Amino acid sequence: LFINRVRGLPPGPPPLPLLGNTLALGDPIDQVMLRWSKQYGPVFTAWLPAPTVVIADYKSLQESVVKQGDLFGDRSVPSVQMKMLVDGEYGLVFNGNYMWKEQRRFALHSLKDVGFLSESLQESVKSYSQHIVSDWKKDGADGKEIDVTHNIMYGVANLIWLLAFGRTVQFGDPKLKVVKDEVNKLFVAFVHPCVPFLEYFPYIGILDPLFGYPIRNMKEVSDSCMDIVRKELDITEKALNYDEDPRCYADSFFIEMRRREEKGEPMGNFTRDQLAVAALDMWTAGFETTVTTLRFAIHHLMSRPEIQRKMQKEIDQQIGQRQISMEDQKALPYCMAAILEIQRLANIVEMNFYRETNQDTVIGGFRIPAKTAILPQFPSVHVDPKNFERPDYFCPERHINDAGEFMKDPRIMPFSLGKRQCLGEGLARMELFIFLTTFVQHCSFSSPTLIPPEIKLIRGITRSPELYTVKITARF
Ligand code: HEM
Repeated sequence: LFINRVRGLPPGPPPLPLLGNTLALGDPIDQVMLRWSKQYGPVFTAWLPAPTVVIADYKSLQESVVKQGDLFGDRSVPSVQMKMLVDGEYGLVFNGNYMWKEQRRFALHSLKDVGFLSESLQESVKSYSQHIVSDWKKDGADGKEIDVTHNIMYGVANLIWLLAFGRTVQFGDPKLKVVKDEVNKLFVAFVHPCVPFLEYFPYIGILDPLFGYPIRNMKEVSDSCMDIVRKELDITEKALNYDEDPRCYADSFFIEMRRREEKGEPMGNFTRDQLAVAALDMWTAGFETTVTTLRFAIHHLMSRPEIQRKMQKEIDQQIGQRQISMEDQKALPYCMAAILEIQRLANIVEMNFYRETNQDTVIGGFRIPAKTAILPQFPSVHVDPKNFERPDYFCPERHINDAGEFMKDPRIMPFSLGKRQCLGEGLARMELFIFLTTFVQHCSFSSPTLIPPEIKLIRGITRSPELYTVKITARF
């Protein structure tokens, strides 16, 4: 039956018994997948360890995941892991498919109701950007080398905290540092080589001690993150006035729970467990990704001062010293190009999340049955020399046309594509633009050593730069 199921799937690298191709998934995964796509075609089968159809070029991604969006909108949910970690398929990322639609719609609506992408959210982003640069001007005075992570972290964290829990946390509050460390550990724990096997061979748990307890570690870190989130939700609930407008996503969720209870409607997925995992998803998906992209950005700018100077020149000419806002995007084509290029180069999600077909279909001429795991591997498109000449070269100019205008490139899709495209894309774009332009408007970043240090990467669900320091010079 198994052989019948995989017969007809596209060809791919030969798998080892049980291990499939997982041993070949060394780093960087975006490059490994690109190599396979050159060898076996843009749509190929990789065993990770179960057979997964990988789509690794722009045209095939458009034809499948975008044009047949509904068919590719389901998530291949790691049910065993979800049961073990959070007692079921809850949340926004690994939510089972029927519930996901309702939950995603609810999340988008309720976030909009509480000001997602509104003028007031933009004001908060601006105010955190100012807070960060003024701290840096103090911390980095007298040429002191500093680690930029902490201040960026407080700014980004507060924006999500505000949307999810309806309040902010003081810059420097140790609680956020604890949360960040736990989320980092969770991201790294998830990509331990043993973890994918748990889904197909749940008894691998017995061998946990042999591998240094990766599964126990993952459970402990997940429990600790869930504890933090549940405590925050308790605080939000205590302060909630059901007669007033919701202040945040959690408020909207509690109000909807009460409404259903009072009307005697089925609660469906409107439970505390769902709320806790959804808040954790929002937190993990929205925090680590944005902080990591900004940290990559500063490293790239420190390594290429001429690009930084061009951004500064453009800002000086078009904006001066006033606060930058989203409306300034058109006036800053070079900055827009630099940000797009940073996202392409950073490629922080080097292996995308799995989807699953919900009907039989055809991709790239291959018949793909319903319930096949699909990997829309957009990160490999970003590093393909067929799309970008010298793909590892940081070159904002490739996104500027002869008239000096910024050109969007649809092949750069750091927020993924199709129905499962990132839910927080609007906020992330706002943060990246306002934070980064404000950073270079106020500060110059330079390397503490003559030759800027190479980026060393920590690999997890996202890849992030190891700790590095930078010298900051205030521009005014
Ligand atoms: C630079 C920042 C960010 C990047 C690069 C990023 C990237 C991604 C990617 C690649 C996915 C997977 C899509 C797929 O399955 O194909 C995703 C999903 C998601 N992201 Fe983001 N993201 C960022 C920021 C955010 C923010 C700020 C939030 C929340 C406020 C957020 C919330 C989510 C959620 C909830 C999902 C799951 C969507 C679903 O399955 O329906 N992300 N993101």
